[in-house]
Amino acid sequence: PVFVKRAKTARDNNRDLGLCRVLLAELERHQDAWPFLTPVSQKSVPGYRKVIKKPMDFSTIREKLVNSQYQNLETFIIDVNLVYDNCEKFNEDNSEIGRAGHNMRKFFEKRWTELLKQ
Ligand SMILES: Cc1ncccc1N[C@@H](C)c1ccc2c(c1)OCCCO2
Repeated sequence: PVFVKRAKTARDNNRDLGLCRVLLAELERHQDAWPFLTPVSQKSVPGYRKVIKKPMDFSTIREKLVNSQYQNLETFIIDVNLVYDNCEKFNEDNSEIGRAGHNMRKFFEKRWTELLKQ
């Protein structure tokens, strides 16, 4: 039978937040995470802020998670994907940071689909 959409419960949101914590911890300790651990500083990368309108990095995502700024898994995934989209915009695919971005995106896609299938 077609499953009637049920209202999202607080339990659903708590489950989502647990998934965000697990996923972010795995991203932070991935060996290719190094370009994404802290905000890109204008000093170390001149022109970055001119090109990238919505900077995002794993420490900022951590901060938002700790301050309950993610209502659900979706808003969390949007920020994680922003890290990778910014990376693709600014870096050549065939560069250290560009490759790290592609590797991290692939890893993230794999992990959250595995965790959601459970
Ligand atoms: C994600 C990203 N995209 C574009 C540029 C940089 C970054 N990441 C920052 C953290 C970074 C990574 C490597 C760096 C760097 C800064 O300092 C300048 C000297 C070379 O080493």
